[in-house]
Amino acid sequence: MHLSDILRAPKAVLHDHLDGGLRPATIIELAREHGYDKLPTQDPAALGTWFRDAADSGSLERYLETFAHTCAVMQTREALERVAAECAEDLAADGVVYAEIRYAPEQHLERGLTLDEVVDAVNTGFREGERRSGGRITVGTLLTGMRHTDRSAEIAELTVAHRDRGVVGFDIAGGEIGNPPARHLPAFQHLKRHNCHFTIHAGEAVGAESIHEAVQVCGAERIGHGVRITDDITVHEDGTATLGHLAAYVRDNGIALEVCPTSNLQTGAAKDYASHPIDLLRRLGFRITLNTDNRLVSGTTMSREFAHMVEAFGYGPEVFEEFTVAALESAFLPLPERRRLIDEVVRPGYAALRQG
Ligand SMILES: O=c1[nH]cnc2c1ncn2[C@@H]1O[C@H](CO)[C@@H](O)[C@H]1O
Ligand SMILES: [Zn+2]
Repeated sequence: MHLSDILRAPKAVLHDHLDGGLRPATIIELAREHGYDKLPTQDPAALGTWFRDAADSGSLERYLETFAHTCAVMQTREALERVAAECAEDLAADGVVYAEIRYAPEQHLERGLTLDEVVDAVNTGFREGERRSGGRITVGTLLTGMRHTDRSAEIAELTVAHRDRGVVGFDIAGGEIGNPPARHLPAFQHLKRHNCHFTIHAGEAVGAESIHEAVQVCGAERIGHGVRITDDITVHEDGTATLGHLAAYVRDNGIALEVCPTSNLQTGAAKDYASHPIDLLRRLGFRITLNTDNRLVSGTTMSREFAHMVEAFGYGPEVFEEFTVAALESAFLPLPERRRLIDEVVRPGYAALRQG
C-alpha cells in the first residue's frame, strides 16, 4: 500500500490525547505568551524530536513526565481553543473522518479557569477546527479523570453535565501501577446511573488483572490499550492459541481494544512492531482499533501507524477498512451517526481506493 493511498484512506481514531498532540511551533508560541520558560528548546523541529526521544523511555511514568510542558501552555481559553482547532485540522489533513479526543480538565485550571470553562473552550476549538476542515471531520471529546488524583467523581459529573454538547464519554488515564481502576468506582457508578459511555486505560503497564477490573468491576465498554490481554492467552508451538476466560469474554463480547502500537514501544508494553500483539489479537477475532495515543509525544499520526502495520504485517486496505469500521462501531456516537459515517464515508472511501 502506497503512502498516498494510506493518506487518502478514511480513518477513525478513538484514542488520542489532546495534550499529547500539540504542534511544536504552537507550544513555543504559547510558552512565550504565557511566560513559561522551561521548554528544553525554542526550535520547533528540535522540540518535536525532544518529546519523542524523552518519551522513548521504556516506562509509562517517564513517558507521562513530558506532558508537564504541554499542559503548562494549555491554561487559558484562547490556548485551549487554538490547540483543539489545530488538532481537528491536523487529523482532517491526515484523512481522519471521526475522532474522539480525550484530555483531563483538572490539568487546565492553573490560571483560574473552571472545569466548565475548560470544557467549553475545548469544544469551541473543535467546532472551529471542524469548520476550517470543511466538515470533513467530526470530533467528540472524552473527559479523563487522572488515576492518581481524587477528582474522578467530579469529572464524571462534568461528563454527564456536558453530554450531548460535544462530550461523548469518560476515561481514566495516568500511571497504572498502584492506581487500579476500581479506586474510581464512584465515578463509573455515576456514569452508569446516567447511561454515559466510558473507556478505561488498562492492560498497558499492568497485566490482565487490570483489564479484568476495568471490564468486570468497573464496566468499561472499551479498553485503552488492553494489549496485555495476551497474559491470558497461551500461544502453542503450532500457532494455535488457547484463551483464558477473561480473554474469551473480551473477545466474545466485542469489547474494543484501542491499540496504540508506537506508544506501546515507547512505554515498554511491546518490544517492536513485528512482535506487537495487534496481529495475533486480530487473527483471534478481537475487536481491534488502531490509534495514535499521542501524536506529538509518540511522534506519530494515523497514517504513520498504518504504515508501520503495512511494514510489520503486510496489511492492505481491507484490514484498515476493518479497523476503521470497528472503531466507528465502537464509537460513543448515536448508532445512526455511526452508520452514516460507515455507509456514506468509510465504505465509499475504501471502494474508491480499490479502484485506484
Ligand atoms: O498511554 C497513556 N497511558 C496512561 N496515561 C496517558 C497515556 N497517554 C497520556 N496519558 C495521560 O493522560 C492525560 C490526559 O490526556 C495526559 O496528561 C497524560 O498524563
Ligand atoms: Zn492513552
